[in-house]
Parts: sequence; structure tokens; C-alpha cells
Amino acid sequence: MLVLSGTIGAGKTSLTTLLAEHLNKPAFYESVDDNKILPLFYQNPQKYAFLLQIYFLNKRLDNIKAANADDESVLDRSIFEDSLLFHLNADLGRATSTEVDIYDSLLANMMQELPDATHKKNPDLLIHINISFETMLERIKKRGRSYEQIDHDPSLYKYYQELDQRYVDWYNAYDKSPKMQIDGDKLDFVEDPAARDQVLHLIDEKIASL
Ligand SMILES: Nc1ncnc2c1ncn2[C@@H]1O[C@H](COP(=O)(O)OP(=O)(O)OP(=O)(O)O)[C@@H](O)[C@H]1O
Repeated sequence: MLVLSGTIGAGKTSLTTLLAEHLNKPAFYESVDDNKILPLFYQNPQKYAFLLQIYFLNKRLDNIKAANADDESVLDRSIFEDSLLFHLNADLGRATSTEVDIYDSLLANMMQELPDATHKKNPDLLIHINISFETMLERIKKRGRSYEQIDHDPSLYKYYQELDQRYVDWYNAYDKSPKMQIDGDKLDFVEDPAARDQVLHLIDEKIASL
């Protein structure tokens, strides 16, 4: 199982599609547009932060189970990034320490590998798309999801800035599987066919080395 990671607008969904087509393997997506809790969370993070995370944990585990059928299936987001986002929200006072403890132990419990299981829940490879803060802001604007816009809620600027900074340490500390980084600022795999070929080649090489 190959899993994409990266901040908001990094291009996880697009690279999932490209990679799944390239490998001729199934892709599994987190559907953002039918998530009814996400707009509520953006409106009132204090009230909905914990509920949103429980929703995501449940969805991600569903995806992992579905993806397990194939060694090279591609998932557009890792379950471990949710924890990064939840801890950020908790540090901003949007969740209590009890909620954080319950969340952390639920995640650990869900992801524990069982000795007799035929498939692992942790990925075979994490592919992290690294983009700069400026690129993240441009992509959020370009995509235009109303609840993500800074014009709509100026406090989001600080939230995105903090998220951007935390991703660096998150990626460095990530140890659940082999991992690799793609420079999403330099290699615009959506718009530039040469960059797309280069990214797919880098991923092929990494898979071959596993
Ligand atoms: N665990 C979480 N906690 C809070 N918000 C989350 C969480 N996971 C995702 N989100 C929010 O859901 C939205 C979609 O996030 P995500 O980064 O998964 O997809 P995306 O923006 O479509 O990325 P990409 O362009 O890389 O495919 C964003 O507004 C993000 O902040």
C-alpha cells in the first residue's frame, strides 16, 4: 500500500490518480466534498474538532481495509497526518486533554498490527509532497473551497502557517514505513508533463529499492 501525504493543496489527490494509473493499481480517495462535518468544523472548531477527527479516523480505517486487497494500491492521505492536525487543534484550545488522550489511544489501538493478520495496516511506502507555505496559500485560493479561504476567516492564516511548520517535524519523525519526499514546488506534476514523468520515475525507483 502506497500512501500520499502533504499539507492542504499539496497535490495528494492528483498524484494519487497519476500514480494509480501509472502502476495500474486501484486508488482510494478521501472525499472532501461530501464531508458534512468539515464546513461545521471550520465554522466552529471548538465544537467540532473532536467529532471531525473521529469521523476521519473511521473513514481512513475503512480506506485502509479496502486498500489492503492490493499491495500497490494508492491512498490519497495518511491516517497519521490526522493526528498532526488534531494535536495542532488541541494546542489551539479546540480540544481538551482528555479528548487528545482518547484520540491517541484509539489511533494506536486501531493501527496495532495483529500477529495473525494477512495484511498490514501501516503503508509499504509514504510519499510526501513538500510544498512551501506560499504555494499552499496559492493552491487554497485557486481551488476556492469557501470554508478554507483566508478572506472568509483571517485567523486561518496563522492556522495554515503553524500547520506548514509542523509538517517538517512530522515528516522527519515519521517512522511507520519507508518514506520519500517529492519537491512539489519544483516538480509541478499536474501542469508539467516532464515533471510528472520525473516524479513517477523517482517513485518507481524507490518502490524497486524496497
Ligand atoms: N484531520 C484533520 N483535521 C482537521 N482538518 C482536516 C483533517 N484532515 C483534513 N482536514 C481538512 O480537510 C480539507 C482537505 O484536506 P486534505 O489536505 O486532505 O486534502 P486536499 O486539500 O484536497 O489536498 P490535496 O490537494 O493535497 O489533495 C482541508 O481543509 C484540511 O484542512
